[in-house]
Amino acid sequence: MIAVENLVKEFRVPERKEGLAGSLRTLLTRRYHTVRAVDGISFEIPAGSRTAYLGANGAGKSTTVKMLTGVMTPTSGHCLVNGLEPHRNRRRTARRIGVVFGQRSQLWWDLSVPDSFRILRRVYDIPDAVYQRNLRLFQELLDIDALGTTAVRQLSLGQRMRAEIAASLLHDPEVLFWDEPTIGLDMVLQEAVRELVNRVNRELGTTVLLTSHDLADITSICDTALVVDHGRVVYQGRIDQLLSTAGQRSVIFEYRGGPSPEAVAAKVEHTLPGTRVSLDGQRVRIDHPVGLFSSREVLSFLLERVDLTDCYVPEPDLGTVLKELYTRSGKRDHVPGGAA
Ligand SMILES: Nc1ncnc2c1ncn2[C@@H]1O[C@H](COP(=O)(O)OP(=O)(O)OP(=O)(O)O)[C@@H](O)[C@H]1O
Repeated sequence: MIAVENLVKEFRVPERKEGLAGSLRTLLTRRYHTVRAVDGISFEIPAGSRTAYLGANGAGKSTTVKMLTGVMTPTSGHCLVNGLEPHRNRRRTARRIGVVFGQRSQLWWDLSVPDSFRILRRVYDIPDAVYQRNLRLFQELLDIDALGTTAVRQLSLGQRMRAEIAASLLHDPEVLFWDEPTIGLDMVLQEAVRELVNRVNRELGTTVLLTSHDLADITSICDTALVVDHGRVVYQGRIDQLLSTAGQRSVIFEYRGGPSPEAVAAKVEHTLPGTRVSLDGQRVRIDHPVGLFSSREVLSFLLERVDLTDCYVPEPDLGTVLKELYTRSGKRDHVPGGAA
């Protein structure tokens, strides 16, 4: 389990002035201001769960993960990962977590992947049965043997990511912290990585905290979301509940005979003010704010006026809902179901 209470991280950043003279003045005066990257967040993540840690650029995700993995010391507050305070127990924490994190590598750049794995096996004291079982799994899903004996520094981004992902799982960690794990991977490997993490979660009960901007990663790996904005938690809960907070829904339909699509569009926008209609040949899409009209109202309006041949109401998409959430939290509004 991961437990975070009132966690704060501040950075002291030198104030910079523009231009050459400004740069000189920056060096001479050395004035600082404080950036509060993580602003008193609290949350709990149960063991064995799959949580997406989401937020716009600069929201404070990486800083939180750095504290949770022991790389960074909090300014104040507490975090516990399976009962350990990571920055005070870096070695013990490292044995129990698996990390894939941006530019940081857990591999030895001058060695091949198999040699790096052999060292990690010793570092983590991995039993032979576990090591062999995991190598078989990595071969099955990541085709890890194909990386051969090439030095890590000579691998492509996608090849290195395959090795990083495997390395993070080699010692059967209890908690996985993965930051953008499918970056640089082709579609087949992206799918394989998603299957891998889901299998490990199901079979070993591994807790997953995924930081990603990739909506397909998020929805195929995680069922829970923790959303931060300006260093504060603005939503924690199930992803399907988050989707149900969508402020905008759509109805897409086709029809036969009757008025032209342009005439239908004009009629809809006139009679249901606040809706937006877009046309794609004979296919018409109505976007409507849920606060004004329900999908049912839009549908009954259509049934009375056109001869529908096809019609569906798509699921709200996570990208749009997150955008709405960031906008709302920027205005410090209440988020339904949110923890703010
Ligand atoms: N070492 C540092 N020194 C000063 N400011 C920092 C440092 N690290 C992060 N910040 C600032 O803290 C804030 C949060 O950064 P963080 O990297 O945690 O965001 P993020 O949510 O991971 O963003 P992204 O999605 O772009 O990776 C940003 O304003 C960033 O500029």
